[in-house]
Amino acid sequence: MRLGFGDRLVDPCQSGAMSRLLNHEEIDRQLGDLPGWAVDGPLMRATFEAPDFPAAIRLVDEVAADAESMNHHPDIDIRWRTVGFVLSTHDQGGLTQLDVELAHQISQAAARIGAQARG
Ligand SMILES: C[C@H](O)[C@H](O)[C@H]1CNC2=NC(N)=NC(=O)C2=N1
Repeated sequence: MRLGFGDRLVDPCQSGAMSRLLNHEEIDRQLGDLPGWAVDGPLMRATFEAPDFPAAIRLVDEVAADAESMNHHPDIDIRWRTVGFVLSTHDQGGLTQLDVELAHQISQAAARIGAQARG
């Protein structure tokens, strides 16, 4: 599995590029492309409102597939049609490019399902 990373394709299994800690400037710069996401210390958080509960579960199911293919997994909180995601690279104790890429995957899945980012 290969991930686009700028103009290079890297395989996170072979390159440490995706799993090194990002500095504040790198995070802030990329957050501009991720409306609804916020940094909270070593975490990135976003909450989405789905049209209904089945759509919320579809969102979780799509994210689960993306997370499994990346081998990078979010913390997920489901309350009726509100789904909260918290991202961090546990192995590094902070934010890496894997968290940024997963955030993009989550936001794209939410858009497909009609779930709006809150806040
Ligand atoms: C052994 C396995 O590859 C690791 O535990 C993976 C699994 N999923 C993960 N998910 C997240 N969010 N952080 C990790 O460090 C991580 N590590």
